[in-house]
Amino acid sequence: MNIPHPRLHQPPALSVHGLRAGYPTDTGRAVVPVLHGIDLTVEAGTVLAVLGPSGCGKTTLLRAVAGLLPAIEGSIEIAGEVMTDGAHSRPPERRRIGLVPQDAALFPHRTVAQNIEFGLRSRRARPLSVAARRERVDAMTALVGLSDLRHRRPHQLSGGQRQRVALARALAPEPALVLLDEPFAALDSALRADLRAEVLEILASVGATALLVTHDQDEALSSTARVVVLRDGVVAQDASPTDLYQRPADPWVARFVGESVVLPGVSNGATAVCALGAVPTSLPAGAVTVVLRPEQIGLEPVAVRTDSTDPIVGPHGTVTGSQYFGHDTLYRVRIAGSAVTVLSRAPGPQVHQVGDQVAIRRVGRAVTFPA
Ligand SMILES: Nc1ncnc2c1ncn2[C@@H]1O[C@H](COP(=O)(O)OP(=O)(O)OP(=O)(O)O)[C@@H](O)[C@H]1O
Repeated sequence: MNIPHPRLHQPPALSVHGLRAGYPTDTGRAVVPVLHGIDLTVEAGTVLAVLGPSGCGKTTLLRAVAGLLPAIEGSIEIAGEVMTDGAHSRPPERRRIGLVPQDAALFPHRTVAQNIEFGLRSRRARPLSVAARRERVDAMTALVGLSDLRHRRPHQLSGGQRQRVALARALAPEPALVLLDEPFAALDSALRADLRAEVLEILASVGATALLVTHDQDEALSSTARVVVLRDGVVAQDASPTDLYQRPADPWVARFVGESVVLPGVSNGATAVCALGAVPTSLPAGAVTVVLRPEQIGLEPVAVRTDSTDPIVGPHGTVTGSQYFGHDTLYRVRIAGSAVTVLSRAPGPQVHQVGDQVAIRRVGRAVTFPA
């Protein structure tokens, strides 16, 4: 007998369809759309990253989901209940949403415990007794590892600790959805990576559902099982981190998500010829764009013999720059006989010097797009 998994019968924690939203003009007579028909879903108990460059509409999306900005068109459902459907809009306090903003936004005159408790006071559905509230605050301070600091005020905390209080405050009323708006952006990079891992573990440990907004590609790729890439208020791609990186929807996504080598090419219907030679393609004959990742470009030293006039066989070039990152080295190589420069990433320390002649070896499949 098949026993159905309970999650299979659960509606998505968030489902957004055809969402258009924007801001009034200065005269207030019209609304300038920023989101142009967004579709996305977040399954219960998962975290979805929304990744996009500055100004693409990430915060606008969060504000619309939270009910802080009216929709021009489209629908928003949270846990199967309609929040916005064009005709109606449920107010923010009745959406069961927890918000973790970039700057924590804690009350400066309240302690850690009082800040967390504040989230519980505003809950409408099931008012809690004083004892139950205290118990919940204790559980939340323990969850984020701040039990010892519960009597401190925000100015007595580090940036990372303040963000953990904000997370505890958001989780305290058991929201249907947590919205994280660039929650690690103000922290330095080492702390950011640690806190990110910790926050994701906390969210998973309580089975929370979350939308994580970020403009940081590494953060999006490393944090969640699914990423929605926004570009100019439109979903450019909705995919797993692996698909996003290995099978970007278009050259723009390829350039935006990780470093890329983007070359013009010409397809004959089976192979596309570019500055790095011929790559397989299924695109019809004509102009194409060939995309590779720097780690797909291998370099080998070429011994240049001054007494030889034999041409070097295969793609080759000259190293024009290198950056050492500890775990790997990124080279810039100008391809011989062209003005094209490609990036090559190799593990370990620098082995090629600026000015070296190198043979270029392609590893793995290139992705091709119509030009
Ligand atoms: N209150 C506002 N009134 C008018 N336009 C606004 C308002 N807030 C944002 N915008 C505009 O909406 C667009 C999207 O802004 P939004 O803040 O959603 O982008 P974002 O992707 O979150 O950017 P960032 O990563 O820089 O925070 C931008 O062009 C911005 O100028």
